[in-house]
Amino acid sequence: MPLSEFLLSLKDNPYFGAGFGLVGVGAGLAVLRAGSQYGIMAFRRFCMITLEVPSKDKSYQWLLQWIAAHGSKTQHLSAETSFQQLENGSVRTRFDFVPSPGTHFFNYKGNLIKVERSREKQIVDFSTGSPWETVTLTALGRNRQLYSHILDEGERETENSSQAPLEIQILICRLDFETQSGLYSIGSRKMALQKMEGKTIMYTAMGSEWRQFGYPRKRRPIDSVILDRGIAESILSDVREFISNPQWYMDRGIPYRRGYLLYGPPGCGKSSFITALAGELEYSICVLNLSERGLTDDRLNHLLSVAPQQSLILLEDVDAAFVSREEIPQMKAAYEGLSRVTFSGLLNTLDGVASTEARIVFMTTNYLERLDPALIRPGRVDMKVRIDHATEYQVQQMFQRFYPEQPLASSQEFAERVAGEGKRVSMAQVQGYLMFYKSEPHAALQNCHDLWSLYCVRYYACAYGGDFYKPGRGGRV
Ligand SMILES: Nc1ncnc2c1ncn2[C@@H]1O[C@H](COP(=O)(O)OP(=O)(O)OP(=O)(O)O)[C@@H](O)[C@H]1O
Repeated sequence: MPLSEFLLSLKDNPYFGAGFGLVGVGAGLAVLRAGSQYGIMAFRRFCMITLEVPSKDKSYQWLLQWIAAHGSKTQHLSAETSFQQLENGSVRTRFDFVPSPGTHFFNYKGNLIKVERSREKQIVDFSTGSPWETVTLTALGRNRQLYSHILDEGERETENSSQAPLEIQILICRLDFETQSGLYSIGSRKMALQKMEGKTIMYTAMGSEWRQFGYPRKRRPIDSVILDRGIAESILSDVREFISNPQWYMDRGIPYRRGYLLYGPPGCGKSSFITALAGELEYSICVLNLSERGLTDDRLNHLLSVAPQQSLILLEDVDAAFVSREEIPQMKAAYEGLSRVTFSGLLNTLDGVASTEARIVFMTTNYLERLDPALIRPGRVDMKVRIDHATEYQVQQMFQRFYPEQPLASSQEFAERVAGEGKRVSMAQVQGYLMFYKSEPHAALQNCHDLWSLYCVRYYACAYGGDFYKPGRGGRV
């Protein structure tokens, strides 16, 4: 049968007609479904505006608080109790009411806003130990300003409520000062900056990340650390020059990092100077103890690569973790047994530290001679500075700082007398001694031979923050 006849016969076949009809209806429905899906997608894309705030963001907490306070339809609340330790050490208890996980609606200036607070069961925020959460706000329209207003308003209210002398505050922003890591949110940025103004943040390593250590400390003025003439200035200008010149490194293909080693006897101001330097540069400090158990090469490498922006990395007492292979090989082996960071791991990490961001590593040691030359070769350590026992100049400057009302001649006389004793003295010792005679400059002047005697040791220890022994090395004082 020719093909045309076959097709004509199908026309009269009732089974074929019904099947064809069904296929047609199915195809039509599929087209409609795809069309409606596309329509919903297009509606979402062009007629709705969504803001997603993850729990890691600074604005997360106060956004929830704000919704709880303003969303009158939100009946389902979760309580969050937190303890806030103030800088003076006192503790405040706080109860925060926030919308519970689920969907909530509220009206903001005539706009109906849908709030979805979702909680991930599998993912945990390592910095807080709480489940990972997200709040998503959805509103009709294309007005982005809506969310800016909400965040701004929340911020303002948070500021006001934190000024109110209430023990229980409904609207609190829980800032954890991670702004250095770049997690700024629109509203909380200003607050975070205000809180940190004039402060230096210290980080320590916790697992594979950096955690803020204590509250941000008041910046130590750089001139409060009295080093010998020109030393502070030369380090400061070197660091400044480095920070201000990334292009120079890029043009020459040189890794944009710089290493400094401050070495010298204990109590002469190495750590204090680095802290003050960070304050001067408005940097934070990431302190890492290489002798820490459980610190592996991989962790070290990771930590240095994820250090917060604008921070100095401080590896204190590097001698305690590694000693020269040539000098005391058996000691190195002993230390390697304790710490899981290997010497070559540290070298590789230092070499690998490179980023578009200035990476500044400070190392300190009391024993330069114990360090392996490979560790302190240029490229790993670009500037080595000895911070030595106090010179006459430093002693005089410190006397002046303690007793600014005294004539210059007194401080000169004090410095001459101390030098006349012919014994080495650290600035911590001088500080401890002058603290002993806090309000008696004349006694301080007369009794300077006591600077080395035992009863001043107590004050020397005070100058150290009370520790006669520091981790990572044997006893002293
Ligand atoms: N040059 C200095 N100027 C002012 N204060 C100083 C100076 N050196 C030390 N101090 C004071 O002495 C104390 C100890 O100083 P710091 O910890 O900086 O010494 P260090 O050289 O780092 O010692 P270590 O090698 O034991 O770590 C601090 O309280 C500090 O204020």
